[in-house]
Amino acid sequence: MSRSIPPSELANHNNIDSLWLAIDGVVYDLTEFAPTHPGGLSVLLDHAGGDGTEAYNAVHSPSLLLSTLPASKQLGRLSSSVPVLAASSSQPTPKPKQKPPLSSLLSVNDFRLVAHDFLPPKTLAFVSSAATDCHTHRRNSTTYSQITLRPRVLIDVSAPVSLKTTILGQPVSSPIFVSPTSLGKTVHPEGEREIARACKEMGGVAQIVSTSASFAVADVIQAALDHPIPSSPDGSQQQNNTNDDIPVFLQLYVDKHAPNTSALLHSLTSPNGPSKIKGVFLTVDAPVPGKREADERIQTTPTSSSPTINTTTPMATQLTPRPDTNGSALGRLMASYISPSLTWSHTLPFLRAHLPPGVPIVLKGIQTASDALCAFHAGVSGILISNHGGRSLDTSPASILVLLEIQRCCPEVLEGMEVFVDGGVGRGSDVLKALCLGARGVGVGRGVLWGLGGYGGEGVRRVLEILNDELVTSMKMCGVTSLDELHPGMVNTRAIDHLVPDTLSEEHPYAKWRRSKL
Ligand code: HEM
Ligand SMILES: Cc1cc2nc3c(=O)[nH]c(=O)nc-3n(C[C@H](O)[C@H](O)[C@H](O)COP(=O)(O)O)c2cc1C
Repeated sequence: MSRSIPPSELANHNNIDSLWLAIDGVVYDLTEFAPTHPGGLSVLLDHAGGDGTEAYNAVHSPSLLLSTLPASKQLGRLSSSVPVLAASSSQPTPKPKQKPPLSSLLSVNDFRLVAHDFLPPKTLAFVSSAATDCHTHRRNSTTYSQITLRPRVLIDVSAPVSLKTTILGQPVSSPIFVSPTSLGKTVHPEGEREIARACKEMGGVAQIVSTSASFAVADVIQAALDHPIPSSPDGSQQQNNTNDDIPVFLQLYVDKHAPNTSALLHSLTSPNGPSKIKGVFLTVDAPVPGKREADERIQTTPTSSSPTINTTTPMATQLTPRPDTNGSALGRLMASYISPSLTWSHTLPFLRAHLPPGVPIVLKGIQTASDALCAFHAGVSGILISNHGGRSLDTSPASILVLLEIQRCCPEVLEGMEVFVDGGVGRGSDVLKALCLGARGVGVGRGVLWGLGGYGGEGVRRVLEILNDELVTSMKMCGVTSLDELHPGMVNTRAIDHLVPDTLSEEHPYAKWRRSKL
């Protein structure tokens, strides 16, 4: 790596046949890697032969390069920084990109790639970022791919499949639901309201609205109520037009100033209130904000490529995020109102005291079987196994592993309360695997935002349709036509079984060291 490479030499390697990129002063040969880059070939070609430091750091941690590329691909150090003009004049002027027609997008990943090309850099960093080295974020999805399905054949699967089910007693059109994501306006001017309209068009998909949403949850419910009811293919009208039929839930961050939370809960559950929520998902995996470096690195100040970001949050304390010495992460700067003092003994009684009887409480962010059992004993209606999409504590377990841990260590909780899971779901087959393993419903976070960012409500609807269609196709390939037929025997988890803890004990299996005994 001692070679010194002048920018003029780097500039010659600006195409698919020879693709070099300088990142943080080091020149890398990405020719072999580029066609398989999960973020797409085109972003690498955009920077080929030049300095990709800013673009790379906006989405990746420094360690990703070292863990992905062999050392032999580090060609040397740049002898001097790439002159901006020289670098751009050495490459053909990039053609303005055209958004592909919606009908050409066939997978959630297709939507992700379009969003990466069209969302402003700050929004993209906010949505796509995850904590530190993003291991949990990656493993959330790769762990699904390690679980294999066990298809059965020669079974008549001609019957239509209905995905209708219930979530916390609320009828929904699919077990796939929309996980809560904050600051929807950063992605689309109508943010969470546009998601609500799409969920209604999908026949009543459950939507969990964040306390840090850009719109008050009452406005989100109202948007669904006001949205015209689509006709079913058979010509009959879908119902879904009273508040009772809109499956909107509140994701709750408890405010450091408790009366703010009391007032919020009261307004959304009072019998005479105009818009009532169907339950509360209390987020428990973010007592402090995760360290999301891609989001920290990009300034919140507007630039030509990143217009003003709308960070108004009507349900949370009004905050204007200002960069500090740690950076500019929207997620962190917006989270300063969230209480870090939640406990089993105080927070759940506090919630119960502020909710009418019968409003279900779910704990979002359970990451061990032990906590699943505590939740069960605490009498909540359910848990959402989640690690915040890998945005909170990096190297916490992939969500689907925690579902297996619960199956192994305390299966009784699956009988006694509803268990949901989110994180890394990109295919209907992922949903199928989670359902087979006992999940009542499966949440999607970023996938919905990719649809919203690229194509508004239509994009959200398409993302949900694609996942539903893939779920139905995978079910039929496995020989089943009803959600009731799913069971764990339909999946093979051997490749990851060794990662699943087999005891509720808090002790390490053999390391018994204690500092206090020294
Ligand atoms: C100009 C530089 C680069 C840009 C703009 C870029 C952009 C992206 C984007 C947008 C994604 C999708 C992330 C998501 O959906 O959450 C991605 C994924 C990925 N990229 Fe890059 N990338 C760059 C360079 C590289 C390099 C040099 C490597 C490694 C040698 C790399 C490795 C990966 C990997 C492993 C993933 C999938 C896992 C992950 O999201 O962390 N990328 N990239
Ligand atoms: C941009 C963004 C904002 C989020 N905001 C919240 C939030 O306000 N409250 C919360 O409980 N979870 C939040 N999450 C986590 C999601 O609810 C969900 O757990 C996660 O996105 C699921 O992983 P996936 O994105 O891989 O589908 C957020 C996630 C993203 C990507």
